[in-house]
Amino acid sequence: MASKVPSINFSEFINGDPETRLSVSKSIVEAFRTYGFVSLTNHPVPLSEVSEAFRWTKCFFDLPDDVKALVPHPPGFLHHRGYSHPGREKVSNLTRGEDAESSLSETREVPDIKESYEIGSDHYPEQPNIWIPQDVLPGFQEFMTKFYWTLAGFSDEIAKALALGIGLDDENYFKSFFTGHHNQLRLLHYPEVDASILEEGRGVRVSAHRDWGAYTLLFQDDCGGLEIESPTKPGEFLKVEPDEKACLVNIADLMARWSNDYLRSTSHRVGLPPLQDRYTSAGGKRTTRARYSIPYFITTTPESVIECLPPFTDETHPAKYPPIKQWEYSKSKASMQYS
Ligand SMILES: O=C(O)CCC(=O)C(=O)O
Ligand SMILES: [Fe+2]
Repeated sequence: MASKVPSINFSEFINGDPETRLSVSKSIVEAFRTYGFVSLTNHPVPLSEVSEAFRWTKCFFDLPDDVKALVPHPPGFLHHRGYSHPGREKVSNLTRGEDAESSLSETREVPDIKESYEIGSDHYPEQPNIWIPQDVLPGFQEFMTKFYWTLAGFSDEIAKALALGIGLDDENYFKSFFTGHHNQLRLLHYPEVDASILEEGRGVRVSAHRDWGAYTLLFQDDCGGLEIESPTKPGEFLKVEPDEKACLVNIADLMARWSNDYLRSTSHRVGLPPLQDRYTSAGGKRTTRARYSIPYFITTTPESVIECLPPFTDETHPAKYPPIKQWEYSKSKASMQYS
């Protein structure tokens, strides 16, 4: 079933008068309350820069395996940077403990058929970047650094819309929590794969999970395959049509905790592309199209305490979650994904 994630013209927020900004902010928050996702059009990231990011992403993943192996994601989960080959990350483990039906051994057996490259701020010494050498891909590091900060600027605007939309007087309420240095830019490539592997559930592109930062920006190519959990029928997933001119934004766990679950951290996954686009059939072999996407995870400073925000709690609405430091929450989640 296809979903219509609400689409909102973000330029009306950027350029609008105070009344318009408030009304756009409220619509965004309403989408986050209902779907956990919103599609923002006319956002401030130049579309040429998004296309260039996809071009570089493809160049990176086109490198031979032994070259990508020069920048491996370190073992363990504490240092989340660099290249992960297909099967390295186990997103399916994130649902362990939430889904009594599926045992850990079962979930571990279904590999994510994707490769990824993680980039952060160059000013976050605890998580140094693992850059591909400049002579291997001249211009890559420079472009990705610029893109990282373009997205940080966009995400600051979204934080203002969130503050206004949830009824805080100060649109800069979140400013001190988000310095930009703790975000993460992820390049993703889902290679062509024998169609029967996905059809028969022997592998997935990304299994169902919730993001564990505050909120996420997601740029996707035109392949399709993203699915989000239905707001009305838990366990049922709705396909999201890709729109290369828009940026999808979704609420992640920390923002859900902050808002006492008023804003939804919605489970999502990546499955088969739509039927008409599903197969390339070189030599009679049925393979799915390759897919590229670029999520950007926005997270607070590690020491930020995430504690139920004033608009969401009073005597009759107790806070559901105890206060937690960002790094404590992230560590518990990362340990599942990269165990
Ligand atoms: O590739 C996508 O569209 C989604 C990726 C995703 O959900 C993630 O990396 O957390
Ligand atoms: Fe995700």
